[in-house]
Amino acid sequence: MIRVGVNGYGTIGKRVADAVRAQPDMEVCGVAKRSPNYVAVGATEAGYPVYAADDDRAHEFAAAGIDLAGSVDKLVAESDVVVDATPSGVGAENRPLYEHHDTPALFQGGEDATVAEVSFNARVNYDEAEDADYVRVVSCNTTGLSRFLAPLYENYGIEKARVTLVRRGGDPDQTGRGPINDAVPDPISIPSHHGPDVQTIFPKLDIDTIGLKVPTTMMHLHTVNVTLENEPDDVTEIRDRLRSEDRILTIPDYAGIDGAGTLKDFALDAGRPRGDIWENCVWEESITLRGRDLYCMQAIHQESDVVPENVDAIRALSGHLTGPESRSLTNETLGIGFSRLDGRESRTLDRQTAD
Ligand SMILES: NC(=O)C1=CN([C@@H]2O[C@H](COP(=O)(O)OP(=O)(O)OC[C@H]3O[C@@H](n4cnc5c(N)ncnc54)[C@H](O)[C@@H]3O)[C@@H](O)[C@H]2O)C=CC1
Ligand SMILES: O=C(OP(=O)(O)O)[C@H](O)COP(=O)(O)O
Repeated sequence: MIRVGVNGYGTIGKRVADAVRAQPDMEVCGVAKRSPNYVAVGATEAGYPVYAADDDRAHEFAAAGIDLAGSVDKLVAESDVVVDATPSGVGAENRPLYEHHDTPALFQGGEDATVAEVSFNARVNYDEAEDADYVRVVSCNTTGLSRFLAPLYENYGIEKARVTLVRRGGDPDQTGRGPINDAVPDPISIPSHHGPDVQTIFPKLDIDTIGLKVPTTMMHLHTVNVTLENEPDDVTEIRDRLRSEDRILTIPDYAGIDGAGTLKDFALDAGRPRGDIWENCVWEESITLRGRDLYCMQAIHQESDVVPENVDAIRALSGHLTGPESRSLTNETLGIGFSRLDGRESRTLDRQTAD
């Protein structure tokens, strides 16, 4: 069993902890929290030993009736791997703690790429993490772009990718985030950080990205234009390739899923925990081919698409399964592909129309 400690138990950390617990070869040895808020109460109710991220605030947990298992130092010492899911920049500050205990660690996409030896996407470069001690799981947007671009890159070559990212303003629990009534270029400069970040996964890829933020908490939405090096036979070929990807959910037009709101409703109806959607959501109707130019729109659930990637990265670091074996086990245990809409495995919606 791989003993996993989670340092930073927020949006990403709590989801990764639950996903780790669902694995037959992993256990959660504890989670580190700074404050005894409702999320900390949830962690104790879920049965996770809670450690104090901040020794100075340990007394606050006692006052709230939460028994601490120790300090984060002890958690790191007892873990085979630590998943650091602290806010952007804090992970880099924590790295000396992991080095001190000789404990391998995963960092998240908000960290600079220099925080780790490898930037990771399970579909593209699982093997590169096998010899590493420190791995960065790239951000939600970079994960979504890497999954989408991988089959195109492998099968046709990519001359140039251009992506506009319509980014959700904040997560549902980020009450202080905006914009409230605006659409904000973010960043105003071009390219946004996403293009260079995708190049940490595909070093030779020519990609430009533009980012903006809008007043929603639900999902990010990407409009993608990829100029392929070699022309596919037809658009059906592309659609079938995307359908065959394990972490891409292709949305047929009959489903009536017309945006992030209906996607989230579908996920909740399908019984997904927290309404999570671990897969890229690609609208089949949007897949359009003009010669070598491919156009498409996809939605990315920012709170959850990196979760299976973290699970696979833990295995990659530990080195006991291959990439395909790990992905398959993660998919099976989490239920990824459980409610596909293309008629192959759907238990929630039967395909009503033929191609
Ligand atoms: N929320 C999102 O949409 C996504 C976030 N990420 C990345 O994941 C990382 C974490 O982000 P979120 O989970 O959204 O943040 P969050 O703010 O929801 O959770 C971070 C947690 O870490 C705690 N924390 C703060 N300082 C700490 C410390 N020194 N030691 C231990 N815990 C500490 C916070 O109290 C909070 O509970 C960031 O790098 C972010 O860029 C990646 C993909 C998507
Ligand atoms: O890593 C993310 O997005 P990003 O790839 O747009 O930086 C997460 O959605 C967190 O983004 P945030 O920095 O807007 O909270």
